[in-house]
Amino acid sequence: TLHIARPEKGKTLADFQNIYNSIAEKMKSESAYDDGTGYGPVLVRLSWHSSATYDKNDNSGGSYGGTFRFKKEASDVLSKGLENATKFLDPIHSEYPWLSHGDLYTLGGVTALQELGGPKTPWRPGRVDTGPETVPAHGRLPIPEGNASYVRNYYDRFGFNDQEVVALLGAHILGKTHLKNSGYDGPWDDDTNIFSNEFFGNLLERKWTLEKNAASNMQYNAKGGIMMLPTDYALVQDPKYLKYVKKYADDQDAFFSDFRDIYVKLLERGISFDDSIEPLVFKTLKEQLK
Ligand code: HEM
Ligand SMILES: CC(=O)Cn1cnc2ccccc21
Repeated sequence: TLHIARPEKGKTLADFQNIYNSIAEKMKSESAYDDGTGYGPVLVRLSWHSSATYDKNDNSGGSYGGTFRFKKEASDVLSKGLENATKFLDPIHSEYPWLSHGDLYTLGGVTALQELGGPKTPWRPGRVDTGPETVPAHGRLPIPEGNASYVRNYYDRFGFNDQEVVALLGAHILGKTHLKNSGYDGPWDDDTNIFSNEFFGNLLERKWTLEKNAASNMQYNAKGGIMMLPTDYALVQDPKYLKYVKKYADDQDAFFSDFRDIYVKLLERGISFDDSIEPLVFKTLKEQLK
């Protein structure tokens, strides 16, 4: 499968900054969502799930075709909860019907990441909607129960190495698990909508206890109401992953630049961009205040 980027005709940085601003303003006006967590985390998760079907073996899946818009893909039980993000973005798509769904879902994640204090993340337009026949079968999303070898093998399908996997999973500093979505529960602290390297400090510094939760799933809990999925905890169980957990716990700047790089790589996986397509770097709302 070949995915050639074709940027929307005649659109400039200003046009995409307008979309960024519409999404960011809507995030601000709907900040009460999910008990005050806001829409940022679930928008980041949608950008990940819309890219997570990629398979390097035939270059299928990934963000290019915007296939998450089809119920066949969005109905994957492992994507439960993401209907909140697609419903949030529907009016944005109506306001900018010329934007492809693949560009919408990935731009939504970049906007959310930057508005939550994350790194400035270059973004390139040009994903083109493909039809329902291109929706990959379910089974390409990761399960939370996996151990370190499961995680390593899963990301091998993207061609990501150990350093990239650890950086990418640092996104789990954002947002929450919800029993009604995934059958996992927590965290119960409040600052789950600020992007930082704390995920790694939590892993290393807290005392973790493996417990059965209210949905009879095993998860790691620590005092102070934070939790980890088995796939999160795998990062400190495996010595090769642990090396990078320590690096990122000690060095927030290194985490921010490595996360930015692998997040861009994820959102663009499988797409051929012409070198003439300049990556766009958006201003945050705060940076645009007079
Ligand atoms: C081993 C790979 C991964 C597994 C098994 C996994 C699993 C999960 C699960 C079970 C949830 C809770 C969903 C819910 O109950 O609402 C979740 C939430 C989340 N995930 Fe992941 N995830 C993985 C990788 C990633 C990656 C690569 C990113 C982004 C780069 C990401 C971003 C998020 C975010 C931001 C949330 C919070 C969403 C919210 O607050 O509604 N995850 N993940
Ligand atoms: C603060 C923290 O590490 C909570 N946390 C740990 N693993 C997570 C997975 C999805 C959402 C939140 C998650």
